[in-house]
Amino acid sequence: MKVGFVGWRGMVGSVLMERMVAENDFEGLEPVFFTTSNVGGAAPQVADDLPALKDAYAIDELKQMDAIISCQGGDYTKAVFSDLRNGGWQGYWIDAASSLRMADDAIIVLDPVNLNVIKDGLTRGVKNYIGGNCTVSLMLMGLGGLFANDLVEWGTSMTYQAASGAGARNMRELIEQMGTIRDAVAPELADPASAILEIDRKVAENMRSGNFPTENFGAPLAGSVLPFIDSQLESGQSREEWKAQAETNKILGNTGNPIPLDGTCVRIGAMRCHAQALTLKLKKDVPVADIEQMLAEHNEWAKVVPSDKESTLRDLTPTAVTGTLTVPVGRLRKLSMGGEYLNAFTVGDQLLWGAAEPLRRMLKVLREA
Ligand SMILES: NC(=O)C1=CN([C@@H]2O[C@H](COP(=O)(O)OP(=O)(O)OC[C@H]3O[C@@H](n4cnc5c(N)ncnc54)[C@H](OP(=O)(O)O)[C@@H]3O)[C@@H](O)[C@H]2O)C=CC1
Ligand SMILES: N[C@@H](CC(=O)OP(=O)(O)O)C(=O)O
Repeated sequence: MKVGFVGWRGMVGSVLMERMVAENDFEGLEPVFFTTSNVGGAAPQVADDLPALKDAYAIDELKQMDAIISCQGGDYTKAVFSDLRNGGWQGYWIDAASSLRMADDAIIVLDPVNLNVIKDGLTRGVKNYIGGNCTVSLMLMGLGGLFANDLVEWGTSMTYQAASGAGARNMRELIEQMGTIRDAVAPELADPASAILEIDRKVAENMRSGNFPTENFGAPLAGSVLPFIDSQLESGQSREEWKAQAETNKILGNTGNPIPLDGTCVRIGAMRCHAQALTLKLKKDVPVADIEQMLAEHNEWAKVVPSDKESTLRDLTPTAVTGTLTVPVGRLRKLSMGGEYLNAFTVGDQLLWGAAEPLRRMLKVLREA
């Protein structure tokens, strides 16, 4: 299978490369690497005798591929996809960008959750397989067992989304902001006798000052939170909040009878792990022990964390999860509203299951089909 890779150098693309090498996915593959900035340059050393980088905008070159995986971004997808299809290309398009997600002839891929939907698509001749929004994918990886058992009547989430979701430059800016805060009160911190309210005042003054680094986020994130992610919609939701119901139900094949899902998406000062607190209204009062079993059995990456403080602070945090495929779920308890109201908290690596891993696995599903 001749597979074209575009966007392999970016943050999501780099994670995809790491994972494909780790899983030996390049064996038996004929990879061709494309670039938007370095035509003729050297391809990444993931296999032997690779051709030089090809022009990512050369439709005739792209048309030679049996499949193309793009982590280049929505602007690139919009620039080449239509020309590629209109030029008669019948290959498989696998994409991290949101551009094609809700298209009728596209399937959002998360195979541990919707392999049935994916295989049905392959049978029907669907050629477009798109990675989902990271927060949606991570929620379904953690809580998929409840949806698989048709237990969710509706749900609301409060998300705690890492800087990586906004891109590499934003991750750098977060660290810059942290450093700027620290530097602004270094003398006071060095003096144990200094007044904490003076430190607090200076920190706030620094964060509000015109020279605090906010070029990418547009506002201070370190020491704060940003309760708005992506664009504003007529409904009053952010686009990120709209994705929860739209994409979850498309992934599950529920678009005809959607499960209501809504909430508030918040950017926080974590690097690359998204967390989210959920309130789920269940269709019946299921014992927590049974819920824990359903979640643990649904997929090998969901890990139930006991609800005690020690386990939670050790295993249910971005620091514990970052760089791993584990999707812990914890704080599982019934709320005071009643036995059908479930509290849950889950964390996942936004660049792995939130972006690159579903794409990598979709290529594997394709090769095995
Ligand atoms: N960020 C995230 O967590 C998630 C992102 N996505 C989607 O995935 C797509 C890619 O996102 P992301 O990986 O963040 O994009 P990046 O900006 O990290 O990379 C995209 C492209 O930018 C070019 N580029 C320019 N300068 C650099 C540089 N210094 N280092 C690396 N690449 C550079 C590269 O193209 P070239 O090699 O051709 O020059 C690269 O492929 C987007 O559509 C995004 O919406 C989806 C889910 C999560
Ligand atoms: N929007 C997510 C990242 C992501 O998944 O983006 P998209 O849905 O456009 O692929 C964030 O900012 O954390």
